[in-house]
Amino acid sequence: MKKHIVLLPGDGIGPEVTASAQRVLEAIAEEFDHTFTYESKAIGGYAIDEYGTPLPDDTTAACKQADAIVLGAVGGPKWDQNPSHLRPERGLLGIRKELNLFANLRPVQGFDNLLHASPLKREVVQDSDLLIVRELTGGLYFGQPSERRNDGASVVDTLAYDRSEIERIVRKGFEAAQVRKKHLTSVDKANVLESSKMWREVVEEVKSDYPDVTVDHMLVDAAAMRLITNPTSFDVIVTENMFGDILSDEASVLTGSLGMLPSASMREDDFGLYEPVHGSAPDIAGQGIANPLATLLSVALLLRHSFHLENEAKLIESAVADALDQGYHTRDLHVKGGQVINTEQMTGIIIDFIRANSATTSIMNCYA
Ligand SMILES: NC(=O)c1ccc[n+]([C@@H]2O[C@H](COP(=O)([O-])OP(=O)(O)OC[C@H]3O[C@@H](n4cnc5c(N)ncnc54)[C@H](O)[C@@H]3O)[C@@H](O)[C@H]2O)c1
Ligand SMILES: CC(C)[C@H](C(=O)O)[C@@H](O)C(=O)O
Ligand SMILES: [Mg+2]
Repeated sequence: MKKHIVLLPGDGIGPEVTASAQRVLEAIAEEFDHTFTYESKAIGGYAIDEYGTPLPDDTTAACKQADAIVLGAVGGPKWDQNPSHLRPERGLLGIRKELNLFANLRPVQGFDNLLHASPLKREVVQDSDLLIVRELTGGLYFGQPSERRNDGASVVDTLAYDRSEIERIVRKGFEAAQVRKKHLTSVDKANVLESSKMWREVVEEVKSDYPDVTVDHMLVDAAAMRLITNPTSFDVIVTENMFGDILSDEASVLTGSLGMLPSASMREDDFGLYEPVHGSAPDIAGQGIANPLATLLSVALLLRHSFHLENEAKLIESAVADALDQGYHTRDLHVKGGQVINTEQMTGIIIDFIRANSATTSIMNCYA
């Protein structure tokens, strides 16, 4: 298979985890005889410094031509005081909107060897396996007006949705539930927000198209509590842009680290931008110690959802499980015993497991 991948390393640990993603993609291509080509483009703070804008036209154009995109992270203290249009985060919001990537899938799955890495009790965290389907191109992040007023004496942000924007993400939630445990929790703030009332109405309207899925509605504050007290009561959560942002960072606690959560930002076809849930981690950037697993698990999502390479995706996921089972972990994971390794070493170990497991699979296929 021949595919072209655009890499958007960005800022902070972004370039470190994107380099890890490319090494793993190269290993996969070699093992399976695929031809993946790569092109690295500027986004975020790096793009502001080099080109005076967080999203150069050339980056958008390259992304439109790509078969898939891998993004590291954007942002950092260097640009924190910049005016809104020169914030690194604008680049990320811009590319999501330009490419119409309205469905952000954030799977949250615990790994056996990380049960003790979570500050939560083992019996709470055990068997956590949920998916947050976050609306990504609307809501509070994009509504207009969004501005300072009256010489800075007041300010406004706007939470706006068209019914059709709600319907398409809610349907994604139902579809995801259909191929999982067939339960959908729609999370909103319908006791206060008009947008959430419409959100609930839409869920109620479309649910008859998915008779095999059970649905409930939950207010976001209660959902935040339930997520860390009874996570196994969730299967798929579908929610508004900002609620999904906050709930997904919270849900990372179930896995032991924010460095473990992958994500896929999709539109209606199979095209996607794949990015870890975490940010640019300025506190550890440049030290080579970032956990690359969120990004590598995002690469697995890329292979599965955009390239339909299920075996290759599974190989990465089992390599991650194997590495953790053998006690290898980066510094962010508070695991007793085992061995603390850096980003490059973790990448190497994942590649070793991919190669070893792929050889075993080929031998088994020979005898099948
Ligand atoms: N998708 C993105 O590009 C994205 C996402 C979130 C935040 N940000 C931006 O990143 C910057 C920093 O934000 P923040 O500090 O609030 O959040 P962050 O996610 O960057 O970091 C939060 C904490 O988690 C740790 N962490 C995150 N990823 C890690 C990894 N892979 N390995 C080890 N530890 C990891 C960090 O060291 C830090 O202590 C801000 O500018 C923010 O806007 C970008
Ligand atoms: C950097 C920021 C704009 C972004 C978001 O809120 O979408 C990030 O927190 C994320 O979760 O991808
Ligand atoms: Mg976030």
